[in-house]
Amino acid sequence: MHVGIIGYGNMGSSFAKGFMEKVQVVVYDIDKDKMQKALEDGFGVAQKLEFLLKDAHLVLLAVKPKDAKGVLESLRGKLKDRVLVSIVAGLSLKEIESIVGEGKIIRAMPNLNVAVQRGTIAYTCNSEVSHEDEEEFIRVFSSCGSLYRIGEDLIDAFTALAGSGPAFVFKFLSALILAGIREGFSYEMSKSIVLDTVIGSCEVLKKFGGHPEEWITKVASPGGTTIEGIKVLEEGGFSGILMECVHRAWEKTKKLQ
Ligand SMILES: NC(=O)C1=CN([C@@H]2O[C@H](COP(=O)(O)OP(=O)(O)OC[C@H]3O[C@@H](n4cnc5c(N)ncnc54)[C@H](OP(=O)(O)O)[C@@H]3O)[C@@H](O)[C@H]2O)C=CC1
Ligand SMILES: O=C(O)[C@@H]1CCC=N1
Repeated sequence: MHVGIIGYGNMGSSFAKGFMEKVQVVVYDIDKDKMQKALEDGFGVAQKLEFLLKDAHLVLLAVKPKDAKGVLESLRGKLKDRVLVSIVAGLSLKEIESIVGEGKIIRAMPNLNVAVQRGTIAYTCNSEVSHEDEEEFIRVFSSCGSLYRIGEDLIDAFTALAGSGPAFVFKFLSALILAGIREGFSYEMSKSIVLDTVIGSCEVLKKFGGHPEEWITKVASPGGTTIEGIKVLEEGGFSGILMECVHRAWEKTKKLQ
């Protein structure tokens, strides 16, 4: 039994590398260069979609929304006992079922951090997925990060918060690095300082818990430096901007083609 991956782009290739310790991976992509890349990365490749299905129990759909319906049409009636895991943003279980027909389908939403096996992955299952199928999905996908089973009503929100999240975090990191440069550090030194600061702050919050605002009061000395910076963030509407950023991303999940 192997895991079949349709689409060896950003996400398909990242998942493949996470899976390889647990299962055999076979890849199919319409782009011949991507197929060559998959071979060089040590994976099996299927020259046709039908070949990928042979011996696959889990099939990961990792193509862009605009290409997903065409692939699903090719899968119509062919899934049989296989579990199709779609990570296509904005594509509902109902839409997938309406194209492939009866079948076991898991709608998942990961983020780019699966590339370092630190992905944040939400999923929801249709009624055909058995307990054993879900166990198998958890066994394989947990090699790429942490899993959250959520209701489908929250998948689009998760897409905006965690799926798109790394890009928002990269934007924040980029701004903080520029701030370091402005104060006189080289780019490389500023980047290293910022990454250490951010990773350390995440670890504090993970280890000790509590609300981030409580931790702000431990950093901000009365009448000190930190609170001057916090005031500027408040004046600029930092929290509101981030909330609106995630909300607009959520709105867009309803309009993806
Ligand atoms: N990127 C991210 O951070 C995240 C993406 N997602 C979702 O994951 C999915 C994949 O995204 P991403 O990996 O970034 O996309 P990419 O464009 O990097 O990868 C998709 C790959 O699939 C190939 N492809 C297109 N059509 C077919 C087909 N009919 N059969 C086989 N392969 C095909 C593409 O080839 P070609 O380039 O020639 O078209 C490309 O190589 C999307 O639906 C997205 O919504 C979810 C969470 C995070
Ligand atoms: O930007 C996108 O549409 C996809 C979904 C989540 C991350 N990337």
